[in-house]
Amino acid sequence: MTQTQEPARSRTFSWADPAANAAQIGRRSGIDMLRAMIAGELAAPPVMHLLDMSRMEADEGRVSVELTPQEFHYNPLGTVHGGVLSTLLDTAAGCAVHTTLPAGVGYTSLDLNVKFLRPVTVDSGTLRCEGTVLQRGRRTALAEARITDADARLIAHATSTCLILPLP
Ligand SMILES: CC(C)(COP(=O)(O)OP(=O)(O)OC[C@H]1O[C@@H](n2cnc3c(N)ncnc32)[C@H](O)[C@@H]1OP(=O)(O)O)[C@@H](O)C(=O)NCCC(=O)NCCSC(=O)Cc1ccccc1
Repeated sequence: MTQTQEPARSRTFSWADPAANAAQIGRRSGIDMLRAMIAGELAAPPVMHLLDMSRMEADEGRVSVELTPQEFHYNPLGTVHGGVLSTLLDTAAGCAVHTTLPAGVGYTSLDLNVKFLRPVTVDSGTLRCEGTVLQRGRRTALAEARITDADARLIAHATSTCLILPLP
């Protein structure tokens, strides 16, 4: 996009080769893999750096992740873009499903039904997104995720169905 105003703000970030993690998918259980990422034994996926998500926690059937709203998350309306919030929700819901999967079993989200309940700005403080598995079947799992702001107000809610896949 063309820059029309000065001075421009800038941001630099780096990430690790995602192929290393992709090779681990299916070799370890979901919770082992997420905990290895949290411990820094495996690199966090690039999207975590792109959006500056942090402080992931993972337990069986539950994952939380945080994001501190910053200007680079903004849409033209001067609030955090709904896609950024949706990415947080998709991450927490999908990873919550992943914690329930043994080695050799993968997943992908099939849908994400999002409700944006309050606008988010840099004044909202650190957002916490918690994903929880509501039901796990043989082929699909239903999860929900909630984003709350620094005052524990509900910001957004999502439900997501994930497909459970055998991995080679
Ligand atoms: C306004 C409404 C949709 C409906 O609210 P209601 O059902 O009537 O409920 P209620 O009246 O209880 O208000 C609740 C809270 O809502 C806020 N608030 C309400 N009125 C105003 C107002 N006039 N102005 C400002 N804020 C207002 C206020 O904080 C209030 O809290 P309070 O209790 O006062 O502290 C609300 O759910 C909302 O803002 N959701 C988030 C939407 C969102 O952020 N979407 C994603 C970003 S869009 C995007 O990225 C797409 C895009 C991309 C690219 C380019 C362009 C676009």
